[in-house]
Amino acid sequence: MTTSLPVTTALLYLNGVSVVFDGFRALNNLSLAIGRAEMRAIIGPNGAGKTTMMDVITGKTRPSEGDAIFAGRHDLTRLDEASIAQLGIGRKFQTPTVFEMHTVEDNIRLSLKADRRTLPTLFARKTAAERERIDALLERVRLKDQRRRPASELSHGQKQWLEIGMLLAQEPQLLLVDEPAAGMTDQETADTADLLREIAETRAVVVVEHDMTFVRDLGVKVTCLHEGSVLAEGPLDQVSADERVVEVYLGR
Ligand SMILES: Nc1ncnc2c1ncn2[C@@H]1O[C@H](COP(=O)(O)OP(=O)(O)OP(=O)(O)O)[C@@H](O)[C@H]1O
Repeated sequence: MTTSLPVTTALLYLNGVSVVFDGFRALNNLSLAIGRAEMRAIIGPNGAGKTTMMDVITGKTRPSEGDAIFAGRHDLTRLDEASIAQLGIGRKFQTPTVFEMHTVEDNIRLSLKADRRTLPTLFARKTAAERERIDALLERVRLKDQRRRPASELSHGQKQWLEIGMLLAQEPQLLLVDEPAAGMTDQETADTADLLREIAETRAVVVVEHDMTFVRDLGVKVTCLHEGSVLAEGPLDQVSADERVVEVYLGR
């Protein structure tokens, strides 16, 4: 935390962020603001800087210039990955990473944020509360009927939802999701859009996605990146009608 951070009411504010790899600008003066219960879809051609942007937000990559301000007071560019996760930023990579040999329910249980305020003497009550939270999370990610199955038996789409449930168990304020619809059936894709919309009622979600049908299902503001900067931003219809977006991305 410094005294010189720009003032912002956004949950996440990237301000003039640049990332340079061997002289190549993967991000070039990128600025972007995400609200507290906003879902944003990030689109753009290969190499536009989408992954690098996520890497900056999660502390995996340090920008050479710019600020990444979380909740108005934390400069993410000064924190390591563990501290950023602790602040409440969760990231879901494209490939699901669940504990295959454990049951669905145990995967969620293992991910629950420990409530340090609970005294050990309240153990029984804590267990009941824990059970309720697991039930709610399983319900949310549409896996209640699968709870006793080993995760290895789930479909690809169900594994993605399980991992989303595991991230939600950590109660993130901001969830970053990388191409969740890749490899999903049409039904799973539509269900995933519903799921993310529900999640974004209470927290911010940033989704990187190439599948335009899925982006349309999300029905949220879209940011198109190109050469490390924002090329266009707004409703999908407006962004997809933008000649520059058609030229570099949609028309290909
Ligand atoms: N560690 C690195 N070293 C050098 N160049 C890198 C590194 N990471 C990314 N780049 C380059 O930075 C640019 C942006 O890459 P990035 O992965 O952020 O794009 P992207 O929009 O996520 O693309 P895709 O849609 O293909 O995932 C690319 O040209 C990439 O080759």
